[in-house]
Amino acid sequence: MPGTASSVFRDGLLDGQVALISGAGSGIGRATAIEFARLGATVVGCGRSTEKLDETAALCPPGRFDAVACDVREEDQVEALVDGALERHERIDVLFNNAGGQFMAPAETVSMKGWRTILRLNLESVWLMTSTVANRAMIPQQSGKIIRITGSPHNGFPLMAHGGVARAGEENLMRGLAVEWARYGIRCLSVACGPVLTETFKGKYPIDVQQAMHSQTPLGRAGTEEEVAWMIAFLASPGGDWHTGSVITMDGGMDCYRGAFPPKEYADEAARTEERRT
Ligand SMILES: CCC/C=C/C(=O)SCCNC(=O)CCNC(=O)[C@H](O)C(C)(C)COP(=O)([O-])OP(=O)([O-])OC[C@H]1O[C@@H](n2cnc3c(N)ncnc32)[C@H](O)[C@@H]1OP(=O)([O-])[O-]
Ligand SMILES: NC(=O)C1=CN([C@@H]2O[C@H](COP(=O)(O)OP(=O)(O)OC[C@H]3O[C@@H](n4cnc5c(N)ncnc54)[C@H](OP(=O)(O)O)[C@@H]3O)[C@@H](O)[C@H]2O)C=CC1
Repeated sequence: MPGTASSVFRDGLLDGQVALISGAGSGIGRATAIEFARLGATVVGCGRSTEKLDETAALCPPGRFDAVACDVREEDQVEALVDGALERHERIDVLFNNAGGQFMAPAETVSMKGWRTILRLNLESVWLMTSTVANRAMIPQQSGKIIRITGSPHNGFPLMAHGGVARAGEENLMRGLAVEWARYGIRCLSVACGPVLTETFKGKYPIDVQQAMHSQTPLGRAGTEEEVAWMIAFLASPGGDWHTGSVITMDGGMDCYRGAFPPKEYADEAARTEERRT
């Protein structure tokens, strides 16, 4: 992400906004923090490692990134994070629940501990962050946007069943809260991503699994961190004001694809049609 200005949006688009971004020390969270800071927002970025957060701060315009070490699974740490953000910045306009993840393993080998680890890191932490920010900041100020990153495709997550269950629950949570909290002016939605080429993604999954994912994507490639960051920035801007309850899927078309039909050679330049019978 070279340069100091957004390559998509106008300067000052998010002037005056305060955004809380979890997992801001790497990957999608870091790219989003940088984009928000460039657009004029003040970003409170959390994660467990202060070193990673400090690196993000160094990539943002000076004074725009407030790094706070916080484990999003721990109630006391999340409460301190939100209270501290309010003390220093007075409001929270956007919560981007980005922290999360899962491990890849055959379902029959996943223990109860492994299952609970993923549900806690994703679904439970999202509820903890969301309810704390809503009760302490967004409901009192009668406005706010809460965005959760989830996953695509939506037709089951083989080898990551626990992750798929968590993401389905998170999308449903955002839908329900979108209805309940509309009366407070709070928007809630999910951005469901297909493979995004972050360092973790590239290091975590075997190369043949990555290649299979890319080849099952109609656009033929994974997404980039910047593409996700632009979507989150758009949703935070006035352009996103009528979005609530939705699941915005960004995955190069993967969610629509059910395998090799028609066979590739039928869909290339020499496309064939059915012979007319009359
Ligand atoms: C298309 C979409 C694709 C999505 C891509 C992305 O999301 S990319 C971005 C992804 N980004 C990320 O994922 C970033 C965040 N990810 C993480 O922090 C870790 O990867 C985490 C999700 C495992 C949680 O870590 P943690 O420190 O909280 O947990 P821990 O290590 O202490 O394990 C606890 C228990 O879980 C179990 N268990 C764990 N691993 C395996 C396994 N391989 N096999 C089997 N089981 C496993 C095991 O029971 C273990 O207990 P044990 O047996 O040790 O007593
Ligand atoms: N890359 C991809 O293909 C896709 C990613 N996603 C989701 O997007 C999000 C970001 O992924 P990506 O950027 O690739 O991965 P990263 O591993 O780079 O990002 C995860 C971030 O979350 C932080 N984190 C993890 N656990 C905790 C915790 N308990 N408390 C606070 N922070 C935590 C990590 O920092 P630290 O370790 O310092 O705490 C890290 O910065 C994840 O939720 C992921 O599942 C969804 C679809 C596709």
